[in-house]
This record gives sequence, C-alpha cells and structure tokens, in this order.
Amino acid sequence: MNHIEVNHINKKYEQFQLSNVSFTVPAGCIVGFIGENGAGKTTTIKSILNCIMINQGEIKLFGKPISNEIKEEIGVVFDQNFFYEGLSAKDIDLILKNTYKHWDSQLFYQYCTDWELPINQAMKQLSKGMKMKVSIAAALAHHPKLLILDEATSGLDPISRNDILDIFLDFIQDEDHSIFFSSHITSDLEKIADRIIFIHKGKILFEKDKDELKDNYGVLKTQNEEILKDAHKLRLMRNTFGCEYLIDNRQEIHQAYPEAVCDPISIDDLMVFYVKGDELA
Ligand SMILES: Nc1ncnc2c1ncn2[C@@H]1O[C@H](COP(=O)(O)OP(=O)(O)OP(=O)(O)O)[C@@H](O)[C@H]1O
Repeated sequence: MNHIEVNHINKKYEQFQLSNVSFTVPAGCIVGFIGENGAGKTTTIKSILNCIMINQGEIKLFGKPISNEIKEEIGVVFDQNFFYEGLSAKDIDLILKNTYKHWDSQLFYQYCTDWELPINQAMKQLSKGMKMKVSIAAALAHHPKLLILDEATSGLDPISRNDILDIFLDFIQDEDHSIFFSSHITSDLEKIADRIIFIHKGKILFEKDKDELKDNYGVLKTQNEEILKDAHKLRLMRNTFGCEYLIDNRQEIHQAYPEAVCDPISIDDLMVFYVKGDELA
C-alpha cells in the first residue's frame, strides 16, 4: 500500500516549475527528499498537502484524494514554528483536542515529559529544538500513520537531531507507518532513510533505495581502459587530479579488479555528480 502517490504533477510559478514529478512513499518506509535550495521540495510538500493548487497531475494519499478524513492520518512538521508564538504546549493541547478526532492528550503530555518540555511556557520562550519537539509531539499525538516533515531537523544541534531521529525510527517500527522527510542534512537521511528521492530544478533526477546506493554506487578513479569498459558509468567529473566516474556496479568492478580504486559514495557527492557531472548514461 502506498501512503503517498504523486503522479506526473506540474505546478507553475512565474520563475519556477515542478515538471512531471512522480514518486511513491510506501507503507513502512522512510523516504528522504533531497535537493538544493529552490529545487522544489516545499512546493512538492505543499502540493501533497493540498496547500497549493497543482496545474496538472494527480496526488493520492492512502489511495485516495486528500480529504479531512485523510488529514487525520497525517502528522506534519515544518521547519518554522507552525503555532502562534504566544501559545504554550498546554494551549496547543486544548486547541488540537478540538481539531483532531483521535487527539490523545495523554500521549502529548507523555512526549512533553519524556522530552523535558515546559508545558506552561509560550513557544516564543522556547529554544528552536524545544519548539521543534513540541511540533513533533503535536504531529504524533493524534496517532497519524504518515509523517510529512519539511526540514524538521534543520538548525538543531547534533544531540537534539539525534533525539528526533530516534523518535522517527521509533515511529516507523509500526509497519503501517511511513515518513516523507525533506532535508539538507544528508547524514540524517543516510542514518534513517530507506529510499532517497532527489529533485533538481523542479524535476526528479533519481529515486533509489539507500541500500542500492550504498552497495552498488561508487566513485571510480582510473584511466585503465579495460576497467572503464566494464564499469557502468553514469556521470563523469573532471578535476585537477583527472577524471572520476560515478558508476552503479561497484561490487562487480571490485570483484573483477580488486586493485581498482572505487569508493562508496555519500549522498552529498552523489548530488554533486548529478548536478555538476557530465551525463554518460
Ligand atoms: N508562492 C510562490 N510564488 C512564486 N514562486 C514561488 C512561490 N513559492 C515558491 N516559489 C518558487 O519556487 C521555487 C521552489 O521553491 P521551494 O520552496 O519549493 O524550494 P525548496 O526546494 O523547498 O528550497 P529550500 O531548500 O531553500 O527550502 C523557488 O524558486 C521559489 O522562489
């Protein structure tokens, strides 16, 4: 069952366009959504949540178009504090109790206690990490099946980020749950994502399982024609030291040519290859 299905959507702004964007987020999966500033991540997320109108295409959540009933199944966290700065966690509980059918005050206060959040203090008096944790507690306390997070860990220190990643890993223990997670912090995605989707200038450049990236993708540094013939080369980068190739048969090359220098690739370097490298396949 796909929790999110995005089919060939187009969204036009004056200076920007989402072009033919398609992908899925299956149940039980954490899908990381990456791309440089202005690539279209927030526009895609807003389209999914029906906050903006798309020009073309179709979006389904749990197999259906979005509705109030479906919104009950979704927890959303943006990088900016979503709540009025004068509200405390206690006020947020009172408001959301009247918003969500399945709002669970006990669970909300449990998160606040576990994460040492002061429930009487206004949001404006809390640190960025604390505000983020209140937003995450609020997103989780109506028992959603799907979490949609837009830069939810940006601006947090490594310890708070780690706490929050653990919360997401805990959430995904239920196989009927899923997370769609945009982030610039690719090390977070390396840690928790099952699948990576890369958007560039409004187009999806690749969508791959993280294990496949880890196992098969690599950076080959060689001038040896024989090795290059057997390598499945996707992109070429020229630098002062020569040429580097992005390949997707690293294990095969390693077995056939143990002497070849072919390192695994990080998500950051993969993005650089796709954006700056010459296309070979
Ligand atoms: N309401 C709007 N009107 C016109 N253009 C817009 C509007 N909202 C976003 N854009 C443009 O759409 C493009 C994509 O923006 P978006 O916020 O989706 O990028 P992003 O990938 O989330 O970037 P970042 O990583 O910086 O948050 C940008 O060029 C932005 O200027």
